Amino acid sequence: MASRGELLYPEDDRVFLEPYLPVLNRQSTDSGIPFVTLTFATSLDSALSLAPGVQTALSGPQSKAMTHYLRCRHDAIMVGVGTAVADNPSLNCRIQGVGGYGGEGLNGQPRPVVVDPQGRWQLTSETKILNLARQGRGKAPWIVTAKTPSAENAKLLEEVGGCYIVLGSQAQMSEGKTSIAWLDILRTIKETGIESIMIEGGGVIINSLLSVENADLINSVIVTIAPTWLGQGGVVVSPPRSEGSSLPVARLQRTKWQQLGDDVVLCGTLKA
Ligand SMILES: NC(=O)C1=CN([C@@H]2O[C@H](COP(=O)(O)OP(=O)(O)OC[C@H]3O[C@@H](n4cnc5c(N)ncnc54)[C@H](OP(=O)(O)O)[C@@H]3O)[C@@H](O)[C@H]2O)C=CC1
Ligand SMILES: Nc1nc(O)c(N)c(N[C@@H]2O[C@H](COP(=O)(O)O)[C@@H](O)[C@H]2O)n1
Repeated sequence: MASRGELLYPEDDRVFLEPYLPVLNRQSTDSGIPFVTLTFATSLDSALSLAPGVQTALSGPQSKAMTHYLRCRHDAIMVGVGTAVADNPSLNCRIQGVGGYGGEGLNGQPRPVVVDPQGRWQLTSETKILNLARQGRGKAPWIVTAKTPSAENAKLLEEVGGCYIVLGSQAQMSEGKTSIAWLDILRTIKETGIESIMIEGGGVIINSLLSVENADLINSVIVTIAPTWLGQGGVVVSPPRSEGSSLPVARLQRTKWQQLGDDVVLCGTLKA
């Protein structure tokens, strides 16, 4: 029986996911980037949330536990700054037995990584990730940016053992905005010793990663589909098509579907 705040994920359901997960205890690979799992929850109209900046609960209890199990099977968990600002997320793992939830130290906790090219995320004493790190219930976050961080943010982050990863020289300017190529982000993450990463969102990040230019970087996709329509105006998963192309952008291979409560979980692979 799990105590308050701890989640359980049954052994049989873990077996179902195994072919789509990074190999347990594998030695470092020389692929240059970590194993990448793209995972998120959508409505039947492919929406992640009701509107930009609005956190929307889509996963039921079983699929939420599945997401938390995925978190303990990856070295790191990543979101874009839009999600960090909108959701003030925890980005830790609350499966019974991991560090902070009945387990030793921070065993099984993923490293939270937020990609914030322009340095938009203002950290405060209310920032959940920082508080969880202070309480020993999650690892301290890393923030990937192209800008010099404010002294205030840097102090708050360093106090809990987190850090900024500044990729200034790899940043590009386009349409007045600074962006960082995914390959550079993932290579840098791998150099820190991270062998696997799950990327949760939000919309801008997922659509960018599923585009023709970047889809090769993704190993597995695990999508929770909730039986609801959020309606127009939501943050939608719909990657851009290459100009002039009438071909689908991407298609999953080796697909498997599983019902979890009222939701369905779709697993597939993208890399050959
Ligand atoms: N249902 C689910 O599973 C999930 C739902 N969500 C929901 O999604 C919504 C947030 O999504 P969204 O607003 O799209 O924000 P995102 O979380 O996708 O963040 C987008 C921002 O990240 C920055 N960014 C970082 N790296 C890159 C890159 N390589 N290329 C482009 N941009 C990059 C940009 O910031 P800048 O503009 O400053 O350059 C961009 O605007 C929220 O409502 C949240 O609740 C989020 C995760 C999962
Ligand atoms: N799997 C899943 N289902 C939903 O319904 C969601 N809204 C999300 N959102 C993602 O989870 C983060 C919030 O969870 P924690 O506070 O970290 O436990 C949120 O930021 C999204 O990344 N995911």
